[in-house]
Amino acid sequence: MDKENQQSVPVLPWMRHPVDVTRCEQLSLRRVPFLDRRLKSALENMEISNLFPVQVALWQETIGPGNFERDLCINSPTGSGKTLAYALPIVQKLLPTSTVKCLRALVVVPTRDLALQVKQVFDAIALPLGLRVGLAVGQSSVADEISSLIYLPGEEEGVDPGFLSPFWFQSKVDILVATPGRLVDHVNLSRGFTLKHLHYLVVDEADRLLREDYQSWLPTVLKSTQSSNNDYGGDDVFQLGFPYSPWSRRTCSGVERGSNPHSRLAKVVLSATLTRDPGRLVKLNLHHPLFLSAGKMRYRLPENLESFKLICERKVKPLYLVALLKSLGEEKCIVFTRSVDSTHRLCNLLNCFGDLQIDIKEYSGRQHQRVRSKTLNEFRKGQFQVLVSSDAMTRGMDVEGVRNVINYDMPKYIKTYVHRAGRTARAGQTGRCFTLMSNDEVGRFKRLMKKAEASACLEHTVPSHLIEELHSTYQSALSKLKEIILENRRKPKDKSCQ
Ligand SMILES: Nc1ncnc2c1ncn2[C@@H]1O[C@H](COP(=O)(O)OP(=O)(O)OP(=O)(O)O)[C@@H](O)[C@H]1O
Repeated sequence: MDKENQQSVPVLPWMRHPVDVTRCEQLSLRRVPFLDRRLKSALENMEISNLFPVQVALWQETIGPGNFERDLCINSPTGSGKTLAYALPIVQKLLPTSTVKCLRALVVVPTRDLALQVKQVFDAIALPLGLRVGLAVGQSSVADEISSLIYLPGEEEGVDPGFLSPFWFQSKVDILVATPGRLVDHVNLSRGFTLKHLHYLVVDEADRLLREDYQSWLPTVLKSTQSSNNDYGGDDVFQLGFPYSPWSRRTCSGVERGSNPHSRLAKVVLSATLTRDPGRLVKLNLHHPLFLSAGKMRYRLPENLESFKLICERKVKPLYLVALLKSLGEEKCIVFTRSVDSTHRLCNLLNCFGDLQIDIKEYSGRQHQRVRSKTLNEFRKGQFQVLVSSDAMTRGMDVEGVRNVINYDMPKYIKTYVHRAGRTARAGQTGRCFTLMSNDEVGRFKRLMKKAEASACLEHTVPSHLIEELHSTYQSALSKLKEIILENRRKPKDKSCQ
């Protein structure tokens, strides 16, 4: 249980008076001071003409007068543009040093699909400027992945890198987007993988990444960014008889091997529901942190989000969901349930509704990663309309055209509501979030919504005749589902975990 939801946690002094991001206006690109012209044209190619408030605020603290002198903690609503907010200044800062490939910026996110999404944003603004972006998410083996991140000298000649001091390994990327588990694998196992040139560390979806269930990725990363020079295997280099001091940063051709370890690792920590828990934040070892927040309350819903409650009895909830889906027409929709198993059951049930005529797919941790990524790509392309999902999988997910979110199961915490509803009404677009609940849940929902800075929650009603008309279809859907379950029990266990 997230203890912040249980009790009021004392707030750290530097969090008591945040910079209010909502006081920043959108800014036209041509008025952004010091914006590199190549970066400006990369943004224009992405059809971006203004920076959003959180992007303007971060630009001021990193490229403008702030000049990354303080570590930054940002609490800004879902869909407010946090990814570009950190990607832009980091790319701009790396430009002058892009001649020598060294891993200088690391972005850590909780899920593989989110990492793929963040890498695409970096690719769009960094590749045209000659910077290289890598991915470490476990899509392939550690060995295969490392070869995409590090140039192993002599790899073409078949020289066994095991004989070489890590001193000779050259990074292929300037920026790395990683999930915590695979990142720790590389730090611990991959020869030549080093974080000692790191200048920037971004922790995106920080409240999730700072929870216990991500083990020790953070101390491992912080320790390896501060490791001493002799990690270059100074002795090895002498043993190899090369006339290079282990503290030299120049290769025989005189090319500098990345600047000396940055005097300070600049950190950017972000979330739409940033934790205030001192016990978690202290692990980041922040330097003179500055807190930027949108508005006064911790939880702020997107301005153009409309929230609705739909009250119905539990036993006929599937019928209300079907009636609601039918009323939403062709619009893309994400339906959230409380667990992986209920996601699977609900998706199967909906696909047994004969006359629903809506393509529906499941997206949850129960599926293999490649199935999830394929499903997400199909959803992005509009190849089907409704995604039934569990909570963990959609943090930060940015899918264009999602106009509706439906909470089939009411979220337990406001934080969960914020991240679910935040899949719609992004980047200033409109969106709607419907929450199905029984009469005895209305009070709890009201208390939950009071914790967020948001517009009122309206009641959505479904005409009773529509529900009556669905009863027979519902019964046949249930019998069809029972047949499928019995059929699956008779089949040998499918390892692909579809
Ligand atoms: N300056 C901009 N102008 C227009 N669109 C933008 C701009 N910045 C970001 N966007 C778009 O806004 C959408 C949301 O951006 P992003 O995913 O970074 O939001 P976020 O704040 O990280 O959301 P979440 O908290 O859910 O992760 C994306 O589709 C992105 O392309």
